[in-house]
Amino acid sequence: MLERIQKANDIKDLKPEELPELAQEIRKFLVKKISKTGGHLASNLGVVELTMAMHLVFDLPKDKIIWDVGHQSYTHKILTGRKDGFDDLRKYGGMSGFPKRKESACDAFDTGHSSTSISAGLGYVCARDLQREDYSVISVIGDGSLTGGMAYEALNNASTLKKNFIIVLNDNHMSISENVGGMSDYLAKLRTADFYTDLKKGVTTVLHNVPVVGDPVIERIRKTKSSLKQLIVPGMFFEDMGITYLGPIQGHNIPTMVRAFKEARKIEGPVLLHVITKKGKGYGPAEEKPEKFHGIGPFRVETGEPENPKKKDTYTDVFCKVMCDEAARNDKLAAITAAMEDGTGLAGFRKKYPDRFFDVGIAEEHAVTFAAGLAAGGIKPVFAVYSSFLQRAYDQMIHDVALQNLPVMFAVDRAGLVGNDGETHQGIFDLSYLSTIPNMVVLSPKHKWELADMIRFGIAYDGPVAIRYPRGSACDACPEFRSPVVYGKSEMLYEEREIAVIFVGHMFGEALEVRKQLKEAGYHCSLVNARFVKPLDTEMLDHLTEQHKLIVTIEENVRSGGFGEHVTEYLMRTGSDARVQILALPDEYIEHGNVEVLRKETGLDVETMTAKIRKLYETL
Ligand SMILES: Cc1ncc(C[n+]2csc(CCOP(=O)(O)OP(=O)(O)O)c2C)c(N)n1
Ligand SMILES: CC(=O)[C@@H](O)[C@H](O)COP(=O)(O)O
Ligand SMILES: [Mg+2]
Repeated sequence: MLERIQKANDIKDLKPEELPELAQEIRKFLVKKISKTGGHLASNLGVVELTMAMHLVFDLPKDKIIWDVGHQSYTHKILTGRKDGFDDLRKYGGMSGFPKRKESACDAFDTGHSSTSISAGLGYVCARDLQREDYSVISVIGDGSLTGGMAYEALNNASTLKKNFIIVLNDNHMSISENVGGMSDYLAKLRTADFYTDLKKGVTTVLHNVPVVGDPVIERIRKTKSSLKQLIVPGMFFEDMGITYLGPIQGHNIPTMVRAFKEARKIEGPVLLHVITKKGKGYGPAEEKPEKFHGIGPFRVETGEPENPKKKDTYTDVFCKVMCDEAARNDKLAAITAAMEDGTGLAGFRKKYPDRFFDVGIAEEHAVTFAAGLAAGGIKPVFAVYSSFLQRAYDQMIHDVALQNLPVMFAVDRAGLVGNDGETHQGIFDLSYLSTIPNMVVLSPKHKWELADMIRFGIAYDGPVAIRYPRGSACDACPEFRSPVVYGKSEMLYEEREIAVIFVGHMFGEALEVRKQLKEAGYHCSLVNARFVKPLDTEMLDHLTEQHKLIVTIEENVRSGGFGEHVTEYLMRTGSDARVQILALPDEYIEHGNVEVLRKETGLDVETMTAKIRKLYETL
């Protein structure tokens, strides 16, 4: 059946009785392919029928489907002729795990971060109407993503604009882990209502049985915006905002879904389809543990066990352990996550200290201001967050935290290149955006012991402080380099002359190797661990410029606004003769792929960096 799907709309040539078999083949295909490449399995298994139904009703690429986060767009990729791309899913040069306009005309909008789909869809709708075009716009948002503030800003706007717009709420009662919050509770209540079609039938029968009510009246009620549901479930959140609510709809039943989409297309104004699905549907291990199969590396299909079990502690593990230890000593310490308790390691903290743990939903902006409030009230909050997701809370960091110099600690995980998630998830801007903020202290550890020391430093520090560390295994080399972390001070590891290499955080391994290769080639080279990106250790810089002609900075952050530029600016300002060479990522969005490959592609691998340093030094 899958072979008959070569391009968009091919699914329409299948007979209705063939569709369940296609759904089964898609599931089998997804499990097999993702077991090899890794990817977002559970969310994709949950939306197979939903996606098929949309592709049966709508006409792509004319109609626009916008996937919130986009991690669930794999079936959409299959149905739009990209099946072969799954062999290289998320690999460098291969197919992205998220929708990409540059990949297909059927991908209407690039996503990766949550809660943007209703805004983007509404923009499309207005563009369509302004240009008198004729197409449908469908934004597909999950119940987890509906915890994000932007979704409500967009719903608010949609209800005023009253334009034809379809919002699909894919409700599987899960974010990455269990979904949280009042909206989630509200949806749970709606879920327990009868399914829409049954309900409609039921009410129609009742009306038919009332002698004075005939078919025309039933038809009129059916067509009114208030809908039959309104008679049964009053005061609905969406209806009261002026958004027609259709649901709950059984999301694994293709004919039901097709009927619902056809009905939604006829309704005037914004309409929300509340679709109930099961995360991980059809693959036992993923149904049982959807959080484990949300984003997963290669695994064994028979058991669901990972192909490459973790051997070493990650930086995230170290963070979790130190937080738990410190919380035992300090009852003012609290931890916040924006729906990432597993990814940030805070699940362990939640188990031990549930009262001091806050999962605020996918709400990074709120999390930061909430942390500011906690701090103002005398608690020491630590917001553990991925580097790329913290981007959206820039104003809250300035306006609510740093301006008042409040002691909020940011544990910035997934800093630097994250790899296979690609452009939207690379944590390559944080040194730039954090170091522009007055009062903010910015640190980065070179190895696991230094991370532990920095976390203790951050907890004790009486002001805003951010510690950035990468995804994956923590460096456990050179435990002997462990001098105390002192505010604003870098760490001299090897002192020589001629060339001084200053590295930031996890570029330690590469910097050590660069120094080794330089020495083997006969150069003298000092090695300094920056530790603090803000404030700069200007005393160390003054000292280095006395003995070194070339100062090299190494960081896994974009060059613009990064550590190297701050060092350059300081040396220019102070009239130093030393030359600075900045080794950083280019000012570009960096695609998906293995981190080692990406470093090579961007010139942050040991060989390229060593060659560049030698070349420049020879010209001095
Ligand atoms: C701004 C932002 N914060 C966090 C994430 C990480 N994240 C990706 S998917 C997800 C859960 C989404 O839940 P839902 O929308 O219900 O989709 P499901 O996985 O259940 O299909 C989270 C928290 C993100 N992508 N963007
Ligand atoms: C889609 C999304 O935003 C998350 O699922 C993300 O892919 C998690 O990344 P990690 O695998 O680094 O936790
Ligand atoms: Mg969900």
